[in-house]
Amino acid sequence: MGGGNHLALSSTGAVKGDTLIDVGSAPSIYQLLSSCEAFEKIIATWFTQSELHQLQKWQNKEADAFDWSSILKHVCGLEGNKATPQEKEEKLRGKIEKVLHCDVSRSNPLAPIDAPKADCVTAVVCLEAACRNFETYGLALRHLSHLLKPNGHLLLAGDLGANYYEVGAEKVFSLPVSETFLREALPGNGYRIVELATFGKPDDADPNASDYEGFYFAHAQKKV
Ligand SMILES: C[S@@+](CC[C@H](N)C(=O)[O-])C[C@H]1O[C@@H](n2cnc3c(N)ncnc32)[C@H](O)[C@@H]1O
Repeated sequence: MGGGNHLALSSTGAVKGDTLIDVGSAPSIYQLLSSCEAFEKIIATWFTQSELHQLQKWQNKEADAFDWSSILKHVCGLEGNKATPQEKEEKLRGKIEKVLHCDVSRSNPLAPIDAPKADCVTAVVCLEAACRNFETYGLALRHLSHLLKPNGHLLLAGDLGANYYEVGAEKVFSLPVSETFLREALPGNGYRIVELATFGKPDDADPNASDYEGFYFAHAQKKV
């Protein structure tokens, strides 16, 4: 997906603080590469054991861990090559304080852990995969606000209009959210929208990988 735009949200310096919780992280780390410049501590999360296992392989530098080097190089370039890809990767490893189980369908998604309230919660292509209908997407937004301080930042990124995406030979469910839905769901579930940007599908997108229509990037703040 259009990670560069999401990265721009957290690399402008407008969103920063002590703790960031990334919901639905595993097995990926790309969505944390710019966040690790703006936050002291990151709590990454997992939903399935197999995704956790992949993330742990990367944390432990195992020989068969996924190789993120091309993404690291790309993000370092977007950030003006202030760090080498190797330095960036080590910095992120050092900033991940904990990796916790997270289920957005629970009122406290990190239960039984009651984590200190975070300055920022990110969820990248997560809520569309986790929520089977628009009502549960709204509820998940409410549940995420449990993790945030008042005025805390919520950064969301995901696909617009996608009913599925392909993982290997499998078609995986996606909730087809629209900009109109997001403009109602965020204020309706405890947030003030700071910015909501949408982008159309690139001309060179693989037509078989998903029926998505574009991307969205949302920055909202928890209402006091
Ligand atoms: C498309 S993947 C995105 C993973 C990662 N954020 C990324 O951008 O590569 C969707 C993620 O949502 C997680 N997920 C599914 N149901 C969930 C739930 N109820 N609560 C939290 N995460 C869930 C999946 O396990 C998976 O990690």
